[in-house]
Order: sequence, then C-alpha cells, then structure tokens
Amino acid sequence: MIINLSETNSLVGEWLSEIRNIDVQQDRMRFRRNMERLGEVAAYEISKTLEYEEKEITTPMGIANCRVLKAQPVLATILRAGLALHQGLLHYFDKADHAFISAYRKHNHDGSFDISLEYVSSPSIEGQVLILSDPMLATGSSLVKTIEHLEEIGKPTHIHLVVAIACTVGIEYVLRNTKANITIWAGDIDDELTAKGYIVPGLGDAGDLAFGNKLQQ
Ligand SMILES: O=P(O)(O)OC[C@H]1O[C@H](OP(=O)(O)OP(=O)(O)O)[C@H](O)[C@@H]1O
Ligand SMILES: O=c1cc[nH]c(=O)[nH]1
Repeated sequence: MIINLSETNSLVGEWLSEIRNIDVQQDRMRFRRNMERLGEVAAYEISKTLEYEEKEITTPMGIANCRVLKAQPVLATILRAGLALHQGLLHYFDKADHAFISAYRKHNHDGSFDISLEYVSSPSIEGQVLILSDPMLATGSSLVKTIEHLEEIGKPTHIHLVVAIACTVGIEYVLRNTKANITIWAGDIDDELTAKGYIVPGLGDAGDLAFGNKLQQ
C-alpha cells in the first residue's frame, strides 16, 4: 500500500513547501525540524494501523479502561539523512527499540554509483512491526539493500517505510524487489529522476541540507 500524505489537506503540505524551497531549506534547523514534524505525523498515522489491548489503569480517582499498544514497533533509519525523520518518529514511539544502518552512494568513475552498506546495529526484528525511515526514496536501491540486510537478522510482520519524498520509479523498484509486507508513507511523490539519481523537483540533497556538505566518496 502507498499513502501520499500530500493528497489530503494538512500541515504536511506547509512543511514540505519549506523543505523543498531553495530560499527556506538553507535554514538547517528549520529543515531538520520540518523533517521531524513529518516523522511525528507519520508516527501518529501509523499508530492507527497497529494492534491495541485494553488495560486497567489506576487513576487517583478510580480505574480507567485504556487502550494501549500490544507491542512496540522497532524504529530503524538510514544514516545519516534519516536522523531527523527518525527523531520525529521517536518522539511518539518513545518506548521503541532502534536499528541504525549506514548506507551511502559510492560513486564510480563513469558517474554510476553502488550502495555501500557498512554499519548495521539492530535489535531483534523477528515477528515485529518495523518502521524504517529515510527522507528520500530515489532509485530505491538504499532501501532495498537495507531491507535485504535487516531480513537476514529477522522477518518483521510488516514494514512501514516513511519517506519525505518518493519517486515513482523508486517505489516500483522497492515493491518489485522486496517480498516483505510493506506500506509506504510518503510526504509527497514526484515523477522524475535524473540520470544521477536525484528526484525532480525533489528537494536537493537531504543529508547535506540537514548536516552540511560531505566530501564525495
Ligand atoms: O533511493 P536511493 O537512490 O538509494 O537514494 C536515496 C538515498 O540517498 C540519500 O542518502 P545519501 O546517499 O545522500 O547519504 P547521506 O545520508 O550521507 O547524505 C537518502 O537519505 C537515501 O538513503
Ligand atoms: O534527490 C535525492 C536523491 C537521493 N538523495 C537525496 O538526498 N536527494
């Protein structure tokens, strides 16, 4: 299932307009905070799809029947650009365990690139709901490689992918190359991808905007 959060009127549109805007996105703190806010809204929307159970809670005045999560999801993100989005999800799923994966584009001399995945730190994800965040779903190769790797650790019951901007071909690539039960929550979906793998209109380089330019690998 694919959910485009921009298809309904909400503050998501306002935040994305700032994240994309060349005159506003240079304000790194606002850029990161808007990513966090997207993560927060996605967390709330995803929370409606999870399983709950009744629990009796003692208040100073009596007993209240509350509906609480049956199990915490596991939150995972791809370093480094995913950190702000992840922080937003963490604000809401504040009892979750976390997985971190480092993936970056290693550029070849001919201009092509491979995804290099070097660091993985994960709790058990077997039989759990996994929420994997990454601001950009461009070619989809980072997410596919990450999911392949995480699935060697354990098979989640469901994977929620949270992305700020997804590209149509990238979504198709992810859905074609993973067997997992996946829901994609996208802030917005763009149609064009450049030969260098950048989304158009997109937002530019999410990692650099959040944390500064990196040296080319
Ligand atoms: O769908 P793909 O084509 O794989 O591209 C998306 C990847 O690109 C960005 O990371 P980037 O390589 O810029 O690394 P960074 O986090 O270090 O900035 C982004 O955070 C994704 O992980
Ligand atoms: O458009 C894109 C594609 C990949 N990574 C980014 O940061 N931006």
